[in-house]
Amino acid sequence: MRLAFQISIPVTRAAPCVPRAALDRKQGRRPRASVARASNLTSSKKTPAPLPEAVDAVFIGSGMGALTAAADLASKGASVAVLESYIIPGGSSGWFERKGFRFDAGASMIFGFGERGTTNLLTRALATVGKRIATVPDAVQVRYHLPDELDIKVHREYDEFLEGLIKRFPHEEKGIRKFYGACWSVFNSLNCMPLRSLEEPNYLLQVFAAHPIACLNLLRFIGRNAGDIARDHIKDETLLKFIDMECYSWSVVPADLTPMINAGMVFSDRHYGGINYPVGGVERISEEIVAGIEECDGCSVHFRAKVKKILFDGTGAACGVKLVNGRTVSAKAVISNATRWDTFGEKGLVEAERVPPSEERFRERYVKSPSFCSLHMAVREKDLEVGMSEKEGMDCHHIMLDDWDEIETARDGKGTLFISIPTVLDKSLAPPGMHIFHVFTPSWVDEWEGLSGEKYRAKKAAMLETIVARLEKKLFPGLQSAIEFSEVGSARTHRKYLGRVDGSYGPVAKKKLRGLLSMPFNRTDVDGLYCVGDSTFPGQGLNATAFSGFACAHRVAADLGIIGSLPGPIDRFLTDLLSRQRLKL
Ligand SMILES: NC(=O)c1ccc[n+]([C@@H]2O[C@H](COP(=O)([O-])OP(=O)(O)OC[C@H]3O[C@@H](n4cnc5c(N)ncnc54)[C@H](O)[C@@H]3O)[C@@H](O)[C@H]2O)c1
Ligand SMILES: CC(C)=CCC/C(C)=C/C=C/C(C)=C/C=C/C(C)=C/C=C/C=C(C)/C=C/C=C(C)/C=C/C=C(\C)CCC=C(C)C
Repeated sequence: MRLAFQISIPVTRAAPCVPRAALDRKQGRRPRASVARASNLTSSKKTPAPLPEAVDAVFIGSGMGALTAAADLASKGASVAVLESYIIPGGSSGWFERKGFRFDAGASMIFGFGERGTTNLLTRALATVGKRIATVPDAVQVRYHLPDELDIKVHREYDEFLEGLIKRFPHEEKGIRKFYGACWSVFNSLNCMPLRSLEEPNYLLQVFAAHPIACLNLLRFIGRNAGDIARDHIKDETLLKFIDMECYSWSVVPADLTPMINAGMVFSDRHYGGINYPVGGVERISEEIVAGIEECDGCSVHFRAKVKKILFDGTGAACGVKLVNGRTVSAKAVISNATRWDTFGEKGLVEAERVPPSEERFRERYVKSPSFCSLHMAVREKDLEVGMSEKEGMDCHHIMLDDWDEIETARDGKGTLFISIPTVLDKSLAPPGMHIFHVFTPSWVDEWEGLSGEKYRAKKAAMLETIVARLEKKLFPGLQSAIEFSEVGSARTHRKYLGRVDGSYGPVAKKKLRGLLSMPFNRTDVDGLYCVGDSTFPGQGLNATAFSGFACAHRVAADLGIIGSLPGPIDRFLTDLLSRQRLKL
């Protein structure tokens, strides 16, 4: 079938794909080995598939958004080609290895791996292509070390978490229960319905008919932010600052700017599906999805395949892509997993004269969040003066802040520190007796621009010194002398290796918006061109981008006639009506 795609244009669709591994299992054969584990950073595929000339859907990038959408489309029988500029898949959920230590490049606190309900979007993304990976449950999502001696553990058990918080703020017991109760109300409404494209009217009608109360409840919250709901119930200013930090720790904006739908997902799923670390590292998720996609006929994933521009036909519709090496792939749907700025911005994938006015509205509402400065450290356990096992009370994830005023603004390693020590949960990531520390703090690309090589290295060394001193003083006595080796990644490093504009973590609201209402869905105003990933509804996060992937695949499948939808003109009328209403918001 793969051969057929090289010679037959226009593309004919394959029968709905049963991934070969699943078929092998069904027929009692041993499944083919999935993507070989890369022991160093070489492309994870042994014999790269030839670049197809034409497919149903071509993806620019292989972040979690693109991989989920590609897997879902592949499982529906579409032919897909995923083009990734880097040498491994996963984007922000990628990794690198040094001297036998395996470091997460970005994502490390993983939501969406539950077994129940419909919000377990990473479990589902893998399952679309017949895959599943082992995970280790984390007993504590995060331990906060905050000003005002606020030391709070977010236990996997909801009641245990509430008990700790109420003990610290007994006068706010009612408010605490109401705020987190509202989060559960959002989550329960989402978790009972199939999660698909909100810009596909047929699905919307069906979901409203099947779950009217849940949909009305979501409509109640979709235009609101977590800070508004918190202030409805809570008066204590320190507790409100804690809730700001609860939001900031994943949305990088305070509660006032954090959509309530997203807060509902995060603050409930951590106690429902829980936080679970993939055995062998976060990259296992993308490795397995890639393996699953490639087991589907007519589907392939390509590395070192940087897209230079999007191609258009005579009607102005997107019809393919051109790579930096000059090769082209034509497609009925072009799907960009690059950020909105990398897709539509200056020097973006779409030439300036084709950028639709709606993109201007996006830029009026959203700005690039800062990037991070990341410290990756290999640490000797014996030299630390603190127990490092779960039994000794060590947690995998910590957040540390010394001064409330520095939550968002502090530079040079003085602000919020995010700490992830995955070897607390999975010892296979480092040699015996050793730990991996990934510590990161918000950082802006402008701080790192225009420096000579020497000054750049000196700035990295200064960051390391400041952050290690803070950690040693407050959390990990002995850390300085326990470091075997370290590597610092700046905002420039993130820009280079993650292919993200300014190394940004993602779009954040420029000013207070009405919740998620103005976040764009997957269609763009250019025919045939879609976006997926954190520049689309509902924003940042691996499981959030997995949602955008499922939604995108659903809309594309309806547009390509792979799944049923309302008759064309009605579908178009209703979708346009919805997007026009949203644009006014
Ligand atoms: N849970 C956590 O701890 C955590 C931490 C960090 C990031 N994240 C989140 O992970 C999410 C990432 O998902 P995403 O789907 O939006 O994308 P992504 O940024 O992870 O992936 C995009 C991919 O597209 C590739 N790419 C960009 N331009 C290209 C081009 N021109 N040609 C070919 N390839 C190109 C990049 O190399 C990258 O691999 C973000 O929301 C981020 O906030 C989570
Ligand atoms: C039509 C209309 C508009 C409407 C109607 C109604 C309805 C039906 C609605 C519906 C809706 C929906 C479906 C929605 C959905 C949503 C979702 C899914 C969401 C999700 C979300 C998620 C999220 C946000 C997540 C996130 C996460 C993150 C970001 C994470 C991060 C983390 C980090 C950074 C960590 C760090 C720390 C340390 C290391 C310590």
